[in-house]
Amino acid sequence: MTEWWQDAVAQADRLALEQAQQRQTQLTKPQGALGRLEQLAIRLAGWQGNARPQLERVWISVFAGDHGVAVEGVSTVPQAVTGQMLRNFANGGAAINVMARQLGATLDLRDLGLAVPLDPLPGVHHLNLAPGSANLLREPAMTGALCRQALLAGRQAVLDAAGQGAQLFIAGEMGIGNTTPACAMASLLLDQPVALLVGPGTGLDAEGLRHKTAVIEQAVGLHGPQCHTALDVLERLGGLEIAAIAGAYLAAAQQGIPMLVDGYICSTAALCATRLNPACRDWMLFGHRSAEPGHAAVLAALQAEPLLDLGMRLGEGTGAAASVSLLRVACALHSDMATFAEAAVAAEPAA
Ligand SMILES: O=C(O)c1ccc[n+]([C@@H]2O[C@H](COP(=O)([O-])O)[C@@H](O)[C@H]2O)c1
Ligand SMILES: Cc1cc2nc[nH]c2cc1C
Repeated sequence: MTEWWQDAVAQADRLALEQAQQRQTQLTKPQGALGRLEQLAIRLAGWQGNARPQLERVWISVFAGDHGVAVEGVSTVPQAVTGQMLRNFANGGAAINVMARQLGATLDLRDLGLAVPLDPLPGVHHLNLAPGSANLLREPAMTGALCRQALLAGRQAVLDAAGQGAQLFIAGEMGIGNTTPACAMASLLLDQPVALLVGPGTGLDAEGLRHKTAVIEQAVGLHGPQCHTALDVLERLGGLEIAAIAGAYLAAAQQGIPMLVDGYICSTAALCATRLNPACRDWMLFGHRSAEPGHAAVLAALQAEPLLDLGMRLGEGTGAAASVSLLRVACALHSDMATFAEAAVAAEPAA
């Protein structure tokens, strides 16, 4: 059976890519002097089919979900904070709200399922697929059917973004405990020991980290033998918002919308998405390297060089949002700088 996420992804526009490459050679600077900003503009040109790309319409979907494994004491923060932060997002008070406002970005909020459902919040899509994922230390985090619903919920967010003409898709997440499933998934997908990929998340101390490591090792031992595909890993060791983000990344590539990936949890969803359909990698940029230590290994496996390394570890899409201004400056330089001919500057190096 073929699955929707195996359908072909969009193709970058070769002509626009070549024209943008050509234009870069004509701008009044030594070749390559703007470093990675040059390549970013060229890639955006190919993605947009426009040799002079611009980035006005940025779309941020924050996916929230609870995690049954939170009862094992793997986070510093009570599970109720997932819903409390969702309310904060709806009220405009969280870090991602501030960043979205500053960027002029659309902020879209999707509640995949909380342990205790909230009364409806204004502007939030309450999908309530389940009362959070199940405790992955005891049983699979999701059934196959629930995982597919969550993947589709992510796809729907991208279809909504596409309908609004989004030029860049950012996924953010909110889910107390979600560095635990992210670490478990990364361990199986990368075939690397939990101890190399685990981290303090919201801020565990050394003792807390030892306990979290033992929980994840036990969960990987329980489910690992049943995991034959990336979909198995997602179902058994993922979570609702992680599956939605993987689905969103797959759909964004199919829709031809470039995406800017956030931190540890989002990058693990991106890794899973690339295992489900490797071609989706062609539409990904990586906003930052999170302070969560395992992020580096996930990025390395994706051959991803993130744009920023600011020691951030918040989630919500904030690390990706922080790097949007770099994409915008790349576009502005590429489109607005004078060429050698326009400025009457000698292009060739002196003999
Ligand atoms: O994005 C990251 O790299 C990141 C790193 C550490 C923590 N977080 C956020 O913190 C929460 C998960 O941390 P924890 O300790 O509860 O597993 C979740 O809501 C994430 O958005 C996010
Ligand atoms: C306050 C708070 C905000 C967050 N945003 C993403 N994860 C979070 C975790 C906490 C604890």
